Amino acid sequence: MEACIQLGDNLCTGQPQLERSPFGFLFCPFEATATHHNLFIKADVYFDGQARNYTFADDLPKHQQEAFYTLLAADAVDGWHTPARNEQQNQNEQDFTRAVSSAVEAIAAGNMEKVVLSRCKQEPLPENFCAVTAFEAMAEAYPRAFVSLVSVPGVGTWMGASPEILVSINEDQVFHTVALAGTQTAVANVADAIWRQKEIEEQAMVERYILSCFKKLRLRDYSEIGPRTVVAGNLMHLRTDFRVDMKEVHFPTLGTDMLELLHPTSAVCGLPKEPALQFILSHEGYQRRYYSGYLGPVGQAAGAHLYVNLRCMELLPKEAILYAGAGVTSESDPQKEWQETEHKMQTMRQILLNFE
Ligand SMILES: C=C(O[C@H]1C=CC=C(C(=O)O)[C@@H]1O)C(=O)O
Repeated sequence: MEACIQLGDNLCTGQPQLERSPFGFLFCPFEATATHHNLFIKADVYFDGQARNYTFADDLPKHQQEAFYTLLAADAVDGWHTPARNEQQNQNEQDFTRAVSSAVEAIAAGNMEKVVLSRCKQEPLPENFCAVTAFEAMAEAYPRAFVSLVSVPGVGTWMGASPEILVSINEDQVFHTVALAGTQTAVANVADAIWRQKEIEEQAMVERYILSCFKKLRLRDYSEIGPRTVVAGNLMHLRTDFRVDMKEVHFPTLGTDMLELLHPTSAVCGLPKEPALQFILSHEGYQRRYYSGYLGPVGQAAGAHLYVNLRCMELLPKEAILYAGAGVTSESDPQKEWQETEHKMQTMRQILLNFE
């Protein structure tokens, strides 16, 4: 477990520049707007859970270091941050399946190839719910996921277990992204997984999108492995891994450039991006906020590791808002897509159930 704590209060940032970033944690929405900003939590204090020690940023004034220790000693935690206003509306089954049917029609009419439609659902927060215990339970239950808990004043508190890397650059300057799509409930043996043409095609669209981004950057030297079946909690997906040795191709800004081109990927938005985005904004009937945005640590010697904010929930004082979406193509059955969002919400629901 690792934690980044910013002691000052200015978190808004523009389009991330990964190469020049100080050490901290990015938390960015699906669509940056006047109300939902890209946020950067600067690591004024970094907590390494394994070594159990705190490190202060070099530029942190001495009096703030002392103030932090005083706060720690006083155990003066005010609770988790909640959004200024909660206006989220649950989508019922009929609204969602209707939106999926309209999407299938729009695809048949040739307006787009794929769109990812999502919804949210508010559920009561168990009375004895504890975010830190939930975080530990998620880390244990989803060892392959990027498990996160983010709390920002005026924005709220989000937690999740994401299966999807958006952009990762490791300490050896190797860039990594994935094309993740296609969903079915997990079987005991991954090798036995059988995929329908619909899922194969849906994932291939995400692959093609990543390849088109490489092409835009005139990048030809990459490795591509997959698609392979991967397990994410109670579900399985198809995933293709793309890697680029940034030193070999002399492309130090590849991470930043790909981040700008990729987000939102066709795994959370659609293809082509612009009509899919417009369809989402006019048909989903709620604000995605930070769901299907991205998050992760940047500016470390270990690189930058950004994940898509999926299988997540937002915490309110008495409720949790669960978020999930499903990729709609010409072959989609609205009822099955609804079921798929139910299954995806189960990842977080399971964590809430631990407290009942
Ligand atoms: C949009 C979500 O998942 C994406 C990632 C994997 C598989 C997906 C799918 O099969 O539709 C989605 O594209 C979500 O979890 O809310």
